[in-house]
Amino acid sequence: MTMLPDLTKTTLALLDATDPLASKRDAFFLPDNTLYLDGNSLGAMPRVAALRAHQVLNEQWSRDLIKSWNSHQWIDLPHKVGEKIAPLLGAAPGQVICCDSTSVNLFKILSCAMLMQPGRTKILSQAGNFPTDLYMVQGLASLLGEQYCQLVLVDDSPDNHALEQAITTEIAVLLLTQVDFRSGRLLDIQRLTQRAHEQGVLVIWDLAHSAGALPIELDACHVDFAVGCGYKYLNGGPGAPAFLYAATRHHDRLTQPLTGWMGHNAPFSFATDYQKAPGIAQFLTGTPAIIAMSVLDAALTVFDNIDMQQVRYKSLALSHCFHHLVTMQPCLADLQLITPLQPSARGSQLAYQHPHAYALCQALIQRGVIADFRAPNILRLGFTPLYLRYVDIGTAVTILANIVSSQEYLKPEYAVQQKVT
Ligand SMILES: Cc1ncc(COP(=O)(O)O)c(C=O)c1O
Ligand SMILES: Nc1c(O)cccc1C(=O)C[C@H](N)C(=O)O
Repeated sequence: MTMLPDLTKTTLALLDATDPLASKRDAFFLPDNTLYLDGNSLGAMPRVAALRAHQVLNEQWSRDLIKSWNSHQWIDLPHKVGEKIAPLLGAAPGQVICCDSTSVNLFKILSCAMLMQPGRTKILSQAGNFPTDLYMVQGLASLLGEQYCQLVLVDDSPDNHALEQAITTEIAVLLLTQVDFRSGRLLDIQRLTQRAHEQGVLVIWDLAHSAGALPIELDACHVDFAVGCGYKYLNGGPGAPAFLYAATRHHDRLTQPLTGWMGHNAPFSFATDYQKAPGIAQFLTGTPAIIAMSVLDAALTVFDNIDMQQVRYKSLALSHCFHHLVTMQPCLADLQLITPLQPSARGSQLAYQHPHAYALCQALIQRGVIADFRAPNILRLGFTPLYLRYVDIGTAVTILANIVSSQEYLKPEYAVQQKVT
């Protein structure tokens, strides 16, 4: 990407005027006087989500009660939503299902993958991976016993190639998050999956910070399994159900551990013995959360006719503009970027280290710029191309510069720790 020489307000407004995604912003409810740079944690609310919630409550559940499972096809929703997510993941039909949380889906997949690798006991992951991924492995290890399952962690700094070197025939499963939740570093799915397969290792990708943010090609990269969140770039709302991808070639061999009735071959036969459903349905466990899943279903319509290459282009351009403007402000020199700048190595966020990152974040929020903080010292900013404008980037950096140059962030109230950061 070429460096824009002069990012004046006029230039940014011009970028908005020629932005092919600009009209998508109207699809979202965005509060006044708020610049939302936290869609990587919780996506903004698509207007259609509110309409669907109203419809499910007031036209379906209230009026049609239990008949709705058939008349409003509630029973098919996990498949329907899975198929809506599939194109965003580069997945052919029949391989993605919407259910449970990312953590729970990880447990199911980790367990399946370990059972497919008799004689191998190690699950390899990044030392800095999102904790729930590591905790789920630790939970599985305590269930199976250390002799059957161990978590191996590597520090995967960009230049040390430790991750690639650690993928050997000793490893059963490689569990990686495509975009690091702290640094925003992007891993190469194609290269790492290929390396893993050469060593007989199965691969699970956590797409929490990439699904809906950048083009993904799970089938083309021969990925085995993947999971991800419905509430970040897919805008499904707080605690939205997650998704799970399992490549068709594995379906017949899988034995998932949470054998609930919804994953049974014939749930309404109420048989005593479990018999898994064929295909991706085997990953269902209990009754789907219909209200939340309906909201996610509606939210996904925002992606209708969207070109993910355009989303990626704008995401990189927004973050590029942000960082460029930061570097133009001498007062922001203490912000140290920890996100790799090359487009091929970053996702849709920027992360800066600063000794007062927490207070800076609180001061930004107070001024209507919603960012977040990740301990111990990271200010994290997410760039969501469907509802952010280029002019917003200029405004956000100006506000940040004001907060720093005036030392406003040193006010005692900004040091008060919130429960959720
Ligand atoms: C990489 C990653 N995986 C998983 C999760 C969350 O999983 P869950 O939806 O189960 O809380 C997050 C964020 O919360 C995440 O950043
Ligand atoms: N899932 C979250 C929640 O329930 C509350 C607050 C934040 C979150 C997050 O998604 C955290 C997120 N995965 C992260 O990247 O830090």
